[in-house]
Amino acid sequence: MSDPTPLKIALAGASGRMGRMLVEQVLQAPDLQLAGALVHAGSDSLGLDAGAFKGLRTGVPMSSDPDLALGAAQVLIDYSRVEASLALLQRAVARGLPIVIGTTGFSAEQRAQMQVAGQLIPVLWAPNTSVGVNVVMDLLRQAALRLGAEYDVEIVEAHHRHKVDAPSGTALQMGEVIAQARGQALAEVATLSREGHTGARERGRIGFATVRGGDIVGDHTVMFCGEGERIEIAHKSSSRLHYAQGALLAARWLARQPAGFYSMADALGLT
Ligand SMILES: NC(=O)C1=CN([C@@H]2O[C@H](COP(=O)(O)OP(=O)(O)OC[C@H]3O[C@@H](n4cnc5c(N)ncnc54)[C@H](OP(=O)(O)O)[C@@H]3O)[C@@H](O)[C@H]2O)C=CC1
Ligand SMILES: O=C(O)C1=N[C@H](C(=O)O)C[C@H](O)C1
Repeated sequence: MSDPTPLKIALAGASGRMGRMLVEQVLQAPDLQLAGALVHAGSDSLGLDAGAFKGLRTGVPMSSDPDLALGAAQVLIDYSRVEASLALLQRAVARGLPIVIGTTGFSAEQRAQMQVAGQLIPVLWAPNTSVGVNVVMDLLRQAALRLGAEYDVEIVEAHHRHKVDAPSGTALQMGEVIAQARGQALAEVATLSREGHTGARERGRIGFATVRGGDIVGDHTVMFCGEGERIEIAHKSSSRLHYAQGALLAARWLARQPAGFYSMADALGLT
């Protein structure tokens, strides 16, 4: 029998592109309740109702006070900025609050902090919460296993002009999935950008290229380039809805898990 009590969700980065999409989706879900909306101390949205951007009155204010925004929450979902996410992670640990982190741009050391927190609370980090993208990760693993390092891999990603990190978290995760399937460490084989007299392409490298412009939501194309053929596996987003839906799926799942460091693949049963 399903639990009739709604799961109380707090959102960090609630005034952002993802935050707003999540506010809308939480308000529409009968099994979820918006319990808090956290924004930057300097945010233009501070003090507004979390639904104001849609002309809705939720009774939940956009607040920069973590005690107020997280106090009643059972799960925290964060799409903000690296520094804010890491500070929130420590607050989540102090409260024993499960946290879904969708923010991208973390260094390897910062990701290790999430793993450490996962020893104390449930932490799910996903550079892409879309179910479709995570199925694509599985396709990439299979392609890399079958094609091997003889095929040159190039990952091209395109995003809107506001994006602050590059390559995208999704592109880097795609690279990690492919490197792991080929028995490589991405840090040792990644070519993150190219310019000038680069010389010929080295065998076994995984190349990245970044496009930024306009309102592109998020496109990723992975090319496996061989002799006389090229295989392309691509995912293109035309809306942020599927990221938000995946984040809510992850939150519902994470609320039932013990402490651990999890991925979308865990939440989707793809591992
Ligand atoms: N995992 C996934 O599937 C997806 C991940 N992302 C990632 O999520 C993150 C957010 O993306 P998006 O919503 O487009 O970004 P936005 O810039 O639209 O939103 C960022 C939010 O974070 C807040 N913020 C900014 N700086 C700080 C800070 N220093 N401290 C606290 N809060 C801060 C902003 O508040 P304000 O501006 O009001 O001050 C805003 O609410 C990015 O890392 C992006 O790559 C995005 C889409 C999907
Ligand atoms: O900033 C974005 O917009 C997105 N960021 C994520 C990433 O860096 O991979 C996910 C998605 O591509 C949208």
